[in-house]
Amino acid sequence: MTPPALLIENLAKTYPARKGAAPPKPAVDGLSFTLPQGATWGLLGGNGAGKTTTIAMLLGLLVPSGGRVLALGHDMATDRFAALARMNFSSPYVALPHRLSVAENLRIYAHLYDISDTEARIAELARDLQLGDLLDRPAGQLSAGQKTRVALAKALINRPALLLLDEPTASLDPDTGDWVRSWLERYRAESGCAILLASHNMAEVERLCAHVLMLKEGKIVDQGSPEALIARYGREDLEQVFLDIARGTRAETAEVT
Ligand SMILES: Nc1ncnc2c1ncn2[C@@H]1O[C@H](COP(=O)(O)OP(=O)(O)OP(=O)(O)O)[C@@H](O)[C@H]1O
Repeated sequence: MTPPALLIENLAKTYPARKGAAPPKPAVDGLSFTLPQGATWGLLGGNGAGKTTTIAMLLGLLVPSGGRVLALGHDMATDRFAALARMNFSSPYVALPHRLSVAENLRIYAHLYDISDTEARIAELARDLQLGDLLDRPAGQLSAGQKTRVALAKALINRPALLLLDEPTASLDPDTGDWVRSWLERYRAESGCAILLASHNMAEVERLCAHVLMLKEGKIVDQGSPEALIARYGREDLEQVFLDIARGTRAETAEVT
């Protein structure tokens, strides 16, 4: 039987206390969920809710304080490299080496992932993500929007079965953002890749995600399809649901399904 893309059990992270400060609250506090193969799910929450910390643990970049992550059937604590070969991620917080050209950056990542047809893969991504004119430019000289497209190319270099996207359309103009969203929809349909998407753009989440996890203070406080959440909160869109949950104004009427 094919394992789920992600099986998360009771995942927790408490960062070390600063010297002399009170013990911090957990940044992630007992998350459990299962992301099916091929599905796109949203990970939502206000600033500081624990999204980036969660993604860093799912990638094995941060050691959890507790719980378990199985990515594509591999335990990230013991069998991380088998999973990482078939995963990838994109985050605006991770900068590519500035002086290297876009093509050089992509070659390095292709090498790290042991891609055999490097030049063909780069050409394919350059065509799909309209990077042709950027390949010879130093990565540090690109605009924020161009960097986002390059970061997506880097995230897809190994044709991942599981893609973790942290704010994939941050700093894109509405037209380019829309283009990236359409592209992600098409890519997911064609590749069968599972996607976990952390985003503050509720329209984007409504459009791309079949299921949404609402995070507050490191815990899942509600979840469901965007349509089900909107109906349950008696709202018109996910943005209003997000505000209800963030402000605690309607949480008492919501039942976690
Ligand atoms: N390296 C760190 N050391 C100590 N505390 C941290 C560290 N990184 C994050 N935190 C704290 O952990 C909590 C969760 O932060 P995290 O960055 O995961 O939230 P987020 O949901 O991604 O927020 P945002 O939407 O603002 O990016 C916050 O209280 C934050 O201050």
